[in-house]
Amino acid sequence: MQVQRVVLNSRPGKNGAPVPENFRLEEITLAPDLKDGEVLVRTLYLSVDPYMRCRMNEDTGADYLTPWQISKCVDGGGVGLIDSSRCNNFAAGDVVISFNWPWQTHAVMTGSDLQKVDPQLVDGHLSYFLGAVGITGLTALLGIREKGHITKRANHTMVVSGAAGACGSIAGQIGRLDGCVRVVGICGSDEKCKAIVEDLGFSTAINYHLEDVPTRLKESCPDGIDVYFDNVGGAISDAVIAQMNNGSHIILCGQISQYNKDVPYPPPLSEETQKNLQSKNITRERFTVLNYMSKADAALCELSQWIKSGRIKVLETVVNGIENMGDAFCSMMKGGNIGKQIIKISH
Ligand SMILES: NC(=O)C1=CN([C@@H]2O[C@H](COP(=O)(O)OP(=O)(O)OC[C@H]3O[C@@H](n4cnc5c(N)ncnc54)[C@H](OP(=O)(O)O)[C@@H]3O)[C@@H](O)[C@H]2O)C=CC1
Ligand SMILES: CCCCCC(=O)/C=C/[C@H]1[C@H](O)CC(=O)[C@@H]1CCCCCCC(=O)O
Repeated sequence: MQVQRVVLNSRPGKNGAPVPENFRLEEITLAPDLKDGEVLVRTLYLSVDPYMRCRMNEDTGADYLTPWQISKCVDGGGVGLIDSSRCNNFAAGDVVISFNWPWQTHAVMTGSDLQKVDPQLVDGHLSYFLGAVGITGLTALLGIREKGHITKRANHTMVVSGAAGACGSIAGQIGRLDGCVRVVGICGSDEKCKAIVEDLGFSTAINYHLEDVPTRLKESCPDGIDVYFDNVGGAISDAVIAQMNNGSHIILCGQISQYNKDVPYPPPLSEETQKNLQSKNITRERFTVLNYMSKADAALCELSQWIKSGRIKVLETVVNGIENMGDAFCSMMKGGNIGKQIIKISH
């Protein structure tokens, strides 16, 4: 069987933006015979995510992330169908997901690397398993519940950076559902600002490329900021932290503005921001969703119900074709996506 796959062609270097040429498309022949415990899968959708920038380096800087190897098939989140099976846990037609799905149109995988999922959870929108009813939805929900300390009826104001992205767009909606009276989103274009306010119900949106973030935060958060869902770090986060209230909380989700730089994770803060954190007793604990997977099943049910009832809206940017994986990844890293960036591989 002839299949297409994407391999790592070159590394961008620790300092520098990734380019599509860092990836290469190949055609290979896949032996159709399976060993005991193996399955043949057909890839439906693949995910590109910011943490993958770290996997492009020889040393990822995180113990839970392995580096991709030059000329070897790249992998990440994926969803697909079992075509044929020699593993007792799976039968042809099952829908399965994995964190380590090869960027390949079909693949032979070991059953233990796969998890069977119920398409009813997503009303048949199988790509949601990579986003709103998958890791990014869990990150938003569990990040808020574990680190946000939102109190109903306390009139909390929440700010979300990277607000139109996969995690941010869900986090803002959960902040509202969990009782914040005001949810302000910061993102990178007028189109994104319009989407998060008009489609997702954020109170206000700030375009950080065109507007003065401190001034707009002052206007939009007259009672200060109680909860900050931080996806980006850098100057945007410095500006938010400067306006946070005493005893407020940061959900340290990610720091994408620093991922193309040779700095540790989380990147060091300026002296002024550190002083702000200390003097105002602001909590800022590292959050990694993988550490809370015992709570995943209940959280996925909650997300599924919210989406089915229309209380959470899901935004996606879908690109077609495995040949566009590299372009889609680089575009997402530069803000080309609204909602979750998905690549559709087959019907
Ligand atoms: N802690 C955890 O367990 C997890 C953490 N994460 C983190 O959450 C964050 C969001 O991930 P995800 O939702 O998948 O990705 P997104 O869908 O949000 O895509 C990335 C977005 O980042 C924004 N961005 C890129 N560069 C910059 C910059 N220099 N300054 C400000 N914004 C920038 C872009 O939007 P714009 O146009 O607005 O600039 C882009 O669309 C990442 O930091 C990621 O590492 C994700 C999953 C789990
Ligand atoms: C070092 C920078 C980390 C930035 C934070 C971040 O984006 C974390 C993302 C992980 C999150 O906890 C859930 C995930 O899906 C992300 C990691 C996925 C791990 C897959 C393991 C792949 C491998 O190395 O084999």
